Amino acid sequence: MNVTNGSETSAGGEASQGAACVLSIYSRLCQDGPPCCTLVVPRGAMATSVLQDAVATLGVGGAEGGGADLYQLVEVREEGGPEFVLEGTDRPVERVLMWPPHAQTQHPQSQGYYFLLRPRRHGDHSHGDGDSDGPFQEQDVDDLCSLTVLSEASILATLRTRFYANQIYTNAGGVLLALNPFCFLPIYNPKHMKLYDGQRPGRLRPHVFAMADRALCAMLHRHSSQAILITGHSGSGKTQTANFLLHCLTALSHKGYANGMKRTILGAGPVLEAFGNAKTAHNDNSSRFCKFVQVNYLESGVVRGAVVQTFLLEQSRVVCRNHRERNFHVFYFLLAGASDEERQELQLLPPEDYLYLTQQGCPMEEDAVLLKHQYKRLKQAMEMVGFLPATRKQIFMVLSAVLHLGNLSYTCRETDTDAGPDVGSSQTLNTLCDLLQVKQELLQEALTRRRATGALSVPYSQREAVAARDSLAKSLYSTLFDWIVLRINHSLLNKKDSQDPEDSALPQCLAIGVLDICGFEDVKTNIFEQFCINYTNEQLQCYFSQHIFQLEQEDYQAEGLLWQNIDFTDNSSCIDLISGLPSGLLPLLDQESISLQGTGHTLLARFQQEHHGNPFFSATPETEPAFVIQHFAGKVKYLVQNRDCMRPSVLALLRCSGRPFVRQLVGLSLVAVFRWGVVRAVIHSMTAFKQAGRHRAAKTAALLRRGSRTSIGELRRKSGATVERLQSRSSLLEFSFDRSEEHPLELMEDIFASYESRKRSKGNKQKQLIPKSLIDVPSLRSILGQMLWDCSTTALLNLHHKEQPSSVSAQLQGILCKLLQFLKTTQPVFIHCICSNAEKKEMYFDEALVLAQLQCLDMLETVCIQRDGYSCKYTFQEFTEMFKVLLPEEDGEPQKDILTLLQEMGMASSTYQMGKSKVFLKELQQQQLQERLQERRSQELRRKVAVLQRWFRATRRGSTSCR
Ligand SMILES: Nc1ncnc2c1ncn2[C@@H]1O[C@H](COP(=O)(O)OP(=O)(O)OP(=O)(O)O)[C@@H](O)[C@H]1O
Repeated sequence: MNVTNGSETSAGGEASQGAACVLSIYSRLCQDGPPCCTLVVPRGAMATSVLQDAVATLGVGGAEGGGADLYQLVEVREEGGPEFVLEGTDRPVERVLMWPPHAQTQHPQSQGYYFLLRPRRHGDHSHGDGDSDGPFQEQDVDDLCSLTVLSEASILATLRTRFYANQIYTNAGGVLLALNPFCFLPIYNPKHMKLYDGQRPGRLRPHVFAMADRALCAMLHRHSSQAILITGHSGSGKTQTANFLLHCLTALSHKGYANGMKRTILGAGPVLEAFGNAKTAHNDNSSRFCKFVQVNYLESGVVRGAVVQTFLLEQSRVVCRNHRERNFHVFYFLLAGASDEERQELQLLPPEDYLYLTQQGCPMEEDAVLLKHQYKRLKQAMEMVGFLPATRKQIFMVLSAVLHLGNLSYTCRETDTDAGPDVGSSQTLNTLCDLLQVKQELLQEALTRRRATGALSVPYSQREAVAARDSLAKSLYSTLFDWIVLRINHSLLNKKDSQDPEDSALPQCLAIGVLDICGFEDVKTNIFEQFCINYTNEQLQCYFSQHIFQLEQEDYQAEGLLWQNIDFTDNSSCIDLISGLPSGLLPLLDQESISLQGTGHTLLARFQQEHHGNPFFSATPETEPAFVIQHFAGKVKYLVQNRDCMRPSVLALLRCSGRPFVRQLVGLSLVAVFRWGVVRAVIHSMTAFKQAGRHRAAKTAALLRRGSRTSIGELRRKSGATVERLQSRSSLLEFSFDRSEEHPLELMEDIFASYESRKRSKGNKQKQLIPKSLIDVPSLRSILGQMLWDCSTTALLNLHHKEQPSSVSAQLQGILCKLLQFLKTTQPVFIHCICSNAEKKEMYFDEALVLAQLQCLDMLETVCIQRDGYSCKYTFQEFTEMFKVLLPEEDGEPQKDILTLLQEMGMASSTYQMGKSKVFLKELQQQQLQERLQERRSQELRRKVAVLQRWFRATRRGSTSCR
């Protein structure tokens, strides 16, 4: 045994099979003893024996030895990343062999890959995982609707008990509640996925895999598309849940795999996360965009392709963010991980020299080793979804330009004020011109002057110039992000999808859509970005209410209850205020934006003029350019700002860039740019052929002169290789597509590992290009058609052209309209994620925080009884009390008349129509009394409570979140 201080022995009672490996095992609880032991473990040794040796070596097993059953062996891959609890029969050395090479021989904790010895948690039955997942016995605790007593306390207690028993999933009627444990439980391995495959709902414990299976089965049996909607606060686990779902949806895909499709779908996640996620106050890996992934299936259940759609990227994060938050991950990965050569080529500076990264007290104390590793992972993931090195370089060039833009500074001129502010430094300008391949005078002009009519231009004020600079940085970044999404979609395209471009409306085939949207936002300063996010939440809330309401109605009818014409609390008035034609806030915003006289003040004046007296709208004091909206989740104050758009002069400048990639990003029509790319590639190829021909002629002549012969085939092969090299230089065509055999069910790390080993076996070449059949205009049109938004650059950049481009709000409306259209064709499944504690502590249940989230979800707070247009709200506690009164313990009559009770609770206000409600409540009483008389009291009571709980869910306002 080799403890960190020196001694060594070999672990594992099994005969040594294959090479041995040195394992570092850390003890989480060890305060005084050695923090780590190092064991030499044969390849075939099982976790049980390694665990026993580790417990003995670390001396944590008690005086008599033994005690290994109190512990579990956990594999940690990357600090803060997934933890995998090993089962007794797992072989630790085999796990190590899937780690990156640098971690395989030595793995100190500081480098992120190691084993951990930790006490077995309450509820862990065997080594590592839930072999215990047989048919579920205690059906009643799986679904909150089955609780006999429904109260804040009982719901909270149930969730807490389940949480500490590692049961983080609980049903609440048709909604799955998912509590974030902040550590990876052993419930996501392939065995679990198989367990849930094809199981009847309710037979096994609630699980995210059960939801995936439910959606897949429903899709196959009903021949209709399905949707899974994930909601929750920031940091509650939405993205993680979406990732588990996608793993499961691609893994459960029946009857074999669509080759490399799974890897491409899963590889897209890390790429999007690097470019679209950032560290925030709530979450170290917060998604700053909404995502909708549509997995398309053949009728047989095989995955045939996928479409990734993103919207509402938080562009403002590129240039500023809240105190101690970070910019998008990719900047930090790049700056920490780039090689010296890349650093030079991309003209990178140390991170602390970039204003965009250092302002607002932004933390820079990141672990360089971790960031380097993440950079490597990003490059790997980009490779997996088809970006060849040359394309990656172009992407990083643009990122470097965005960072340098932030370093441009402006000073007011003392003389020649007509020339606009002075922009510097000249070194930064030079670097920018080099990176973007534009002329310096033109860049300087575009960043300091606005074009007026004709050839005239007007100088910016210093403030305007800074805004123009930031606007360029944001637009470049968001256009790059959209371009990356488009490219990912190209690699996910199936030939069949591109056959009829005219008929490409969503959905074309059987599909399961997974929607992960940013929750409701109310931050310190809410601007247009928050307005769009909250409007999106309003729309989805409306959909949610309508859908659940419809289900409730069906339930009532099935139960034979006479609850007809029940209205639900709908938020359509708020939606109407925001988007209704002709005078909703968004249409007014659009009108003012194109008006030459339009300013923040004129916009506010119009808002007030049109919506004065609207209960959902209120103005703020005149000194403040803001307005307040009463959303379903609360009041939010929005600041009116000038909207960003890429200035025409800047755009014209970028269109003249000497870098084709930059021209592509800002090109007018993607299809036109694509066609031009093909023409360019053909010209390159022809030139290459000509060159190869000339070489061949020269070589043949030389060979003939020397009297030796080279076969024509060989010469052809050589000239072909030249063409391939040249083709791969064309950024349009250098886009790989991997359709090789699939490994079974793996986590992301395994997928990376398997990708690397496959690559190694193929001589480290990344060579698979998109099949030729997909490099055509119909394919591109098909991708554009399937996406939710109009991703032609005109629309993306909000350009001002003769033909009016669609505005940001019009685009958002278009996206939501398409999304809702799709959702309406589906049978949706809802997952609501709940954050267990704000400190991100492992397995820690903060009751107050969980309760607050449940209240936001309206699970507990109010019961809204509505009938014939009259409504009344009760707290959940009150409602339970009401039930106690309604159903007394002993005699056959209620102890107290329910109406008296309501009056006592102060409910008899003018909005509450006693008469009508009385009829309704009497119906309720009679039914329950009858049931009680039938001596099925407890069973029926449970059923009735469940019915009522479903009923009250119909009126709830849905999830909210404050990022
Ligand atoms: N089921 C889970 N098991 C283990 N850890 C989890 C789970 N769900 C979430 N986490 C942990 O919580 C962190 C935050 O989760 P995630 O990023 O998915 O939240 P989110 O709701 O998408 O947040 P945001 O809205 O800010 O993007 C993850 O990085 C992960 O470490």
